[in-house]
Amino acid sequence: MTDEATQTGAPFQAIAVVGLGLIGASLAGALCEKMPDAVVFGVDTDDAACNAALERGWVSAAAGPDHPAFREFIEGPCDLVVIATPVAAVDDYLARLRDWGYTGVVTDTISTKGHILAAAAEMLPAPERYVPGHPMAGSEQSGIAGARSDLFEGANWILCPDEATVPEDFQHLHELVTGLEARVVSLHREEHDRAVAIVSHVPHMVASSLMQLASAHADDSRSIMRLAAGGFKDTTRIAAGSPKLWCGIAFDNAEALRDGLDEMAGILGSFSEALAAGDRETFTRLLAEAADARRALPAAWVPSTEKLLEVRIPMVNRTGVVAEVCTIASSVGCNIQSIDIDHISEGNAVLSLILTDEGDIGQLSIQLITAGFSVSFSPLMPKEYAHVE
Ligand SMILES: NC(=O)C1=CN([C@@H]2O[C@H](COP(=O)(O)OP(=O)(O)OC[C@H]3O[C@@H](n4cnc5c(N)ncnc54)[C@H](O)[C@@H]3O)[C@@H](O)[C@H]2O)C=CC1
Ligand SMILES: O=C(O)C(=O)Cc1ccc(O)cc1
Repeated sequence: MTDEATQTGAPFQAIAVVGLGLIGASLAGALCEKMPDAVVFGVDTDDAACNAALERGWVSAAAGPDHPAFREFIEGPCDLVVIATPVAAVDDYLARLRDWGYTGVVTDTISTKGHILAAAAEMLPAPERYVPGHPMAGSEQSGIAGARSDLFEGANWILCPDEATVPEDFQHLHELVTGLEARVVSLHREEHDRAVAIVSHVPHMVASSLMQLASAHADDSRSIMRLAAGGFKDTTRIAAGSPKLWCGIAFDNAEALRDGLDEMAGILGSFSEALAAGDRETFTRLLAEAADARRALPAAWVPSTEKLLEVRIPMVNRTGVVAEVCTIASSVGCNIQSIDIDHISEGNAVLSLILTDEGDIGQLSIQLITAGFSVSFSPLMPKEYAHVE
């Protein structure tokens, strides 16, 4: 971040959003609404997407990747690049950033990290400034036509810092995401693809399978589809997503997806076997376990402003502190509302986190202490927090 950025309070001043589809255009729209000081340059191979983003006023400029203005922006003011294209387009942009000597912060919105992690490490001139990202929000729609500036409000947004991540880069990305009214979930980058295979990629294939099943039983008049009640619609909405995009996601996460699908087939088989064996007890248990788990899904996130907790952690000569602490906090369900780094002297700083009242603070404390941190917690009144901000 530049000094100028600090002065205006915006975490980044000049942001290139590459890919102006559902996610990239929604991001541009959200930035335009919530961080109007930031200059956003949109890039898309589709002129219509560029024009639509310009017409909506969501970008200051938009162009194809070969337009000289894109290179000028990257070589000039750009301090953040967000890659929001399908995974197949990533290498081209990493190569451009390499060739143009870009050393600013890079993140992405791509659903899988299989390919981009290795490619970014190999190609980016400042690979430690790449922090993988993934908003867990979207829809079955594609392209800028489905984009909404409020898409990320209340959504979880995964960030995957590691021990090389520059603490201030993570802090600024955290500010960016929370500024869009999303919440940051920090995850080890190596765990990302397995985790999202279970909660996103397998469910997509299951929804598609349900539509395959119903379609196989539909006659020419498709009368069976008219019988579909809310449950069928609830469980199949995502099957309407772009086949091309989802094929790219599936093949970039093939191993975890195959494991998940095999496990899923086993679970379906358990229902079938219990039926064949007349085993109502097992059948009911399977249903009951699923019902309990479904009812325990967290409701929509409502930010807490009443019970805030400040955690202060000295960062003496330790790199990767921010990544480690934030990943531990997310793993025990804690929500970090904001991050501050107080520089005390050369190589000596204190990390200050403001937590909402979610998650297991006891576990957080135990895990941080076990990891060798010296931690102090203090409750913060909303008024104090307003002052801190
Ligand atoms: N659809 C969803 O709900 C979510 C998608 N994602 C991920 O975000 C990324 C974008 O997804 P969507 O916006 O849904 O896709 P989309 O299909 O709506 O948009 C992709 C955009 O990228 C553009 N594009 C394609 N190749 C390009 C290239 N070489 N250079 C520049 N632009 C190019 C297309 O013209 C289009 O405007 C994907 O990697 C996807 O996995 C992440 C979270 C949710
Ligand atoms: O539409 C929905 O409900 C989604 O779950 C969207 C989605 C699609 C792909 C992702 O990588 C993350 C989220």
